[in-house]
Amino acid sequence: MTNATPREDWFASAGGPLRGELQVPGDKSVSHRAIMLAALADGTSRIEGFLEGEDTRATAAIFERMGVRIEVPEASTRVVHGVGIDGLQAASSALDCGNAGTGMRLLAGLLSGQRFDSVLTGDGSLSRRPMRRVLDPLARMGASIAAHDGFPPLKIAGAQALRGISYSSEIASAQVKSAVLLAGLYAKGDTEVREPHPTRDYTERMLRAFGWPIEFSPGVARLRGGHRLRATDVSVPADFSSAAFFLVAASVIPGSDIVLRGVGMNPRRTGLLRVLRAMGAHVDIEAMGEQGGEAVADLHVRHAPLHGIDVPVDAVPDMIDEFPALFVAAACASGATRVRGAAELRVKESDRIATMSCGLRSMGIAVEETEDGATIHGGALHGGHVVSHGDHRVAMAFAIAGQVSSGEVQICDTANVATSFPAFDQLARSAGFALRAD
Ligand SMILES: O=C(O)C1=C[C@@H](OP(=O)(O)O)[C@@H](O)[C@H](O)C1
Ligand SMILES: C=C(OP(=O)(O)O)C(=O)O
Repeated sequence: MTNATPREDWFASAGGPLRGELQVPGDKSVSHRAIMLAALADGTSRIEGFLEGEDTRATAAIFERMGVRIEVPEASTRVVHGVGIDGLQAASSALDCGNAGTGMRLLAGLLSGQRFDSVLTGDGSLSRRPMRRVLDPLARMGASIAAHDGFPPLKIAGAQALRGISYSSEIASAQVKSAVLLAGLYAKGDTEVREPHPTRDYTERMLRAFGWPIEFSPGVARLRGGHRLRATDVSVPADFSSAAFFLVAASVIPGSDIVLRGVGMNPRRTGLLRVLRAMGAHVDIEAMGEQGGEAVADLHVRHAPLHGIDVPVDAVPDMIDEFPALFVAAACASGATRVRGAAELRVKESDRIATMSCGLRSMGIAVEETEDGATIHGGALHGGHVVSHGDHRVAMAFAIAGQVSSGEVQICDTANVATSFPAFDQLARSAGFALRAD
């Protein structure tokens, strides 16, 4: 998988209005964790709504290489024959996480607790992402992981005696929290993680669903090593971060009226909804319910004129993956939108502040960058040539921008959209996007 994805360009032009009912694919964060915990459980777990993305398939393939049998009775379903908490076997060569920061960081914690050595690698983008944030707390737990200057590949030595720690993370990161908790399954004593701002709590909820005793509340989680996981079925909700592109598209394309079905509404994920509504968006939450222990809802979105706002800093962790889409909403809004406190965007699949600012400028939008955000001045978008830098969310964001631009936009390097949202372009076209691939 490493660096093997062919490059593909998209051409987006004025389309819409968007109409219809859309079902976006399963949640990426939940899918990664479901494979991991099901693999380590006693018994067989069925995962429905699994994301058929390259990131989550890479995680499944890694567990298969460590001796876990995973059946695929149909697309988006996995039947995982768990091997038990100590049942993984060493793989014969390096484990490739592809493009997935979540896969690599969570596995760094989980593999620190095994009896065998492992090596985690990734593609070009993942190889440039910082890993010290997980290496430091894991080292405090007694893990032994070698990395060059804190970057992948990660060489994890097995058979280390891990001990529980109480860790106060400086960054709000569910990946850091989860890496420490997963190492904590194998540690002697209690492991506690405190966060500066609460982040998505899927690891905690899913550990509980698989029968591992855990205490958690927003911003703090605590567990003890030495228990076992019990197989359970998992129903994965639709990914809010994938739905986000359609929330923005329907808001900015005149005449649009769409419903997004069964979207995961974990409050640590829905910051964009809060921000879009503050900008004037018309989104109704309908049919709020529950699926597999997670809140889900249908989101009914109609076009509405947007105005710029100062994005509240406390909303940033709750919309950390939604900034490429938000930048496009801001470009279409009247006035200025200010983003602050979002320096984390610089270490995602690309430097999302730079890639979005650069692309929007080439489409005629004034953007001032700061170290931890940007000010985007709404205006008229014209056609042009933008580069996604291999970042799935940047590519999808510019596909929306193309729908409201006066000329065609060429979006270079879009193949990585398959990491989180395979067939985005088909679904977008079915809703009314003018978007072709080449
Ligand atoms: O835990 C997770 O599943 C994720 C956490 C976030 O990363 P950080 O923990 O780096 O904020 C997010 O950006 C990523 O897409 C998925
Ligand atoms: C940052 C993302 O994912 P990851 O960290 O898993 O690569 C993302 O999907 O936007």
